[in-house]
This record gives sequence, structure tokens and C-alpha cells, in this order.
Amino acid sequence: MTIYFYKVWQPYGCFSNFSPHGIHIQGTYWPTVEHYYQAQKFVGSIDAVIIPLIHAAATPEEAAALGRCSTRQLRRDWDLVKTEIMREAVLKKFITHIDIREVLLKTGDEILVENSPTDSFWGCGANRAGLNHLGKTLMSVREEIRNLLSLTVTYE
Ligand SMILES: Nc1nc(O)c(N)c(N[C@@H]2O[C@H](COP(=O)(O)O)[C@@H](O)[C@H]2O)n1
Repeated sequence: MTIYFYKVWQPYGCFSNFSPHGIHIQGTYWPTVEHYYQAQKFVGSIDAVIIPLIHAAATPEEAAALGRCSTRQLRRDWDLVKTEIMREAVLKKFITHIDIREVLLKTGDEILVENSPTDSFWGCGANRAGLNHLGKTLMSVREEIRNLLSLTVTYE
């Protein structure tokens, strides 16, 4: 059975990047994966001044709105690096927070899909035929955590 998720208050809302699960990456604490992901768009760009504003955004919605501002210049390599940046942040989230790690592991081998009607890159889009990169990232992170846990058990 495919598991669809999207908004934080809906079933499996902890899989959303907007969920209130902070991460530490390279010495900085980010309130949500969405804050971190949106800020990374501007690393090394002439609009890097926006990074502290995204970091300080009161909500992930506000962070996303700042990061989606079409008049600002994204880093040049953004399309090349964004999926790896997302994977690192999502892995950190599920390694850090044990409660939601259990939710992820309990999904077994089910297909996970971000049911975004507006995003056919990270989600499945309105026609459900989109690339679903966030769902794929979560499934890959699930597999990696399973492997990490089995190594821990073997050497204990
Ligand atoms: N608008 C919106 N609301 C939510 O609750 C969402 N989960 C999303 N999806 C996330 O938006 C991010 C992509 O943002 P860009 O289009 O690259 O600026 C990504 O984290 C999606 O999972 N969107």
C-alpha cells in the first residue's frame, strides 16, 4: 500500500520537511529541514545575505516563501546539488529524532509519496505522475538507517 503524506497535520506529517524536527548540520541548528534546504539555495550566491533571514524565519512556511523569492539569485550549481543536500538533511532528521525514526522504519517497504498537488519534482504533482524525489529520499534514508542499525546490533 502506497503511503501518501503532505501537510504536517495529516497522517505521516512527520515525513514533511515542514515538520518541527530540528537538525544540527555543520555546527548550526536549523528549526526544520525546510529552513536548511531553503537557505542552501543561496550559499555562495550574491544573495547569500538572505541566509540568516531564512534561518531566523518563524515558520517553515516563512522560510520557504523567502527561499522561493523569484528575484533572488540561486547558487549556480543548485540543480546539481539539491537532491544530495536534501538527502543529508532528511537523514540527519531521522537519525536525530528517535520517535519519527520508528514511524519511518515501521513503514517497512511501502512506497512513500509526497502528495503535493503543486510540486512534481519533490512530490507527485496534481496528476500523481511526478518524480517524487522527497518520497524517494525518505525510502533511501529508511534503507540506510536499517543498514546502520543492523551493523550496530552485529557489533554489540
Ligand atoms: N508549499 C508547500 N507546503 C508544504 O507543506 C510542503 N511540504 C511543500 N513541499 C516542500 O517544498 C520544498 C520544495 O521547495 P522549492 O519548490 O524547492 O522551493 C520541499 O521541501 C518539498 O518537500 N510545499
